[in-house]
Amino acid sequence: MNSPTPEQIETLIRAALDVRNNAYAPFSDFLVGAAVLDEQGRVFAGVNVENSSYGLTICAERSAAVTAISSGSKSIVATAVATDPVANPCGACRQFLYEFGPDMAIFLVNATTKELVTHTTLGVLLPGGFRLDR
Ligand SMILES: O=c1ccn([C@H]2C[C@H](O)[C@@H](CO)O2)c(=O)[nH]1
Ligand SMILES: [Zn+2]
Repeated sequence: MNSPTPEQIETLIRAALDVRNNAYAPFSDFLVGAAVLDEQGRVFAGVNVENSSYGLTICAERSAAVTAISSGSKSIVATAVATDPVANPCGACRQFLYEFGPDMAIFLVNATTKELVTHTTLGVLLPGGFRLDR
C-alpha cells in the first residue's frame, strides 16, 4: 500500500480526533490524539500520556505507533495528529516514526475546527533520518 485513499484519510483523521478525548495531559493541558494507518489498511490510535515525573511523558504519535507494531503492523503509511493549536510532531516522534515509514504522509488537524491544516510527509519533516539496515 502506498498513498492512502481519501476515505482512509478521513477515517484516520476521525480516529485521531476521537482518541484525543483520552489524552492524559494534566500537567501541560495540551491534549494530543494521533492515529496511524498501517500497510494492511488498519488504523491504530494513541494519546499523549504524561507523568508526575515529567520526563517520562510519552507522545501521542509514539503511543499510536507502538500500538500498531504491537498489533503486527510492519509499516506505517500515514499518521494523523489532532491538537489545538495544530503542532508538528516533535523530533523524537519524527525519528521514531521514520523507522516504520520514512516517507509516510503526515496530516495535522485542528482538534477544535476539525480542519486539515497541513498535509506533508515525514521525508519533508525529517530529511536524512537515521535508520539501520534490516
Ligand atoms: O510530538 C509531540 C509533542 C508533544 N506531545 C505532547 C507531550 C506532552 O504531553 C504535551 C506537551 O509537550 O504534548 C505529543 O504528544 N507529541
Ligand atoms: Zn513527540
